[in-house]
Amino acid sequence: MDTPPLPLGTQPLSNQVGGHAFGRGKTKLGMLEKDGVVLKPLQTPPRGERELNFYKEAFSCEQKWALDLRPLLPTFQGEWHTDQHPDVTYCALENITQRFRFPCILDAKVGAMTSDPLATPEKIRREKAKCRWKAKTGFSLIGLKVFNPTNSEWKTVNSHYLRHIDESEILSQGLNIFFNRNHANFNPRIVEIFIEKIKRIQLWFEEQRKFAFYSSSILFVYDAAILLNSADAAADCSQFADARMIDFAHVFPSGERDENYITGLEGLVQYFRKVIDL
Ligand SMILES: O=P(O)(O)O[C@@H]1[C@@H](OP(=O)(O)O)[C@H](OP(=O)(O)O)[C@H](O)[C@H](OP(=O)(O)O)[C@H]1OP(=O)(O)O
Ligand SMILES: Nc1ncnc2c1ncn2[C@@H]1O[C@H](COP(=O)(O)OP(=O)(O)O)[C@@H](O)[C@H]1O
Repeated sequence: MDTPPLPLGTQPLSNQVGGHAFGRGKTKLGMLEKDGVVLKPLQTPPRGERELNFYKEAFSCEQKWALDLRPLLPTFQGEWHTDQHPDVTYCALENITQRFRFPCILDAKVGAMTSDPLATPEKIRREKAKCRWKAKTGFSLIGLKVFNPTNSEWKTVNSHYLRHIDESEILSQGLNIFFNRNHANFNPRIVEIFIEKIKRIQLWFEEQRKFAFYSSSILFVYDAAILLNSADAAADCSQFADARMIDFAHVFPSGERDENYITGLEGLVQYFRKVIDL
């Protein structure tokens, strides 16, 4: 399939670290941005509709589960369409990286089980083969982008590299790079803020019995500006970090505690603590 034209006023999402990218993959459709808003094209049925309906319900329902969930997600800004490919629907989402000067981004997929209950045996096999250690840790690393304050260079690490690292390299090849752990101004408070965010997500999961989440991620973002300036480092660090749940193409109705997701959250907290305790 040829790459479709870029809709007027849009560009491929500049700070994308994982997932379907514009111009690549089977459909060539991928994440776009327009005026600071992320545009996520609906994936092939039924995944795309599933994600759109999840956002619609989460942002319209007035029950407690939805009111509590909303702050943990990017704000859903409705559907978006373009005349240039009228058959494609996009979810318009708040861009979590937008407000940061040097956004360092980590996409961590939560849960050892990343295939949903409708997955074919072949898809289950492919998902299991993607990352050997996720069965132990409960999470996998999909992609990261980090600003090095020493040489002002950006580094990106993609999912194909991260899925081949060994469990013993999760810190050295993944988390320590993301957090600039070896930089003189490394700021443990950023890691602590992320642990607090994970705990808030966990609280929601401890209460809800409505959904089971497969192959969903948490997007962690902090501003490397905090490593450049000691005045910033002394300031309220919470302004320099954010984390939200993303990717709901495989959210299914449930009725039970989501052990798969909760175990993944616990694994993430354990590994984030290791970054501080080194
Ligand atoms: O390998 P596949 O064929 O299962 O492709 C994956 C996609 O499945 P699909 O073919 O669209 O059903 C898959 O999409 P879903 O999460 O299954 O909707 C992901 O995009 C996956 O990337 P990653 O593991 O999250 O980095 C995709 O993996 P890569 O393309 O990164 O290998
Ligand atoms: N709301 C958002 N704000 C900023 N970046 C985002 C947002 N949602 C997704 N991204 C970026 O796009 C990537 C892919 O998003 P995702 O929803 O996981 O797509 P896919 O379903 O194709 O895997 C993420 O790794 C992240 O870099």
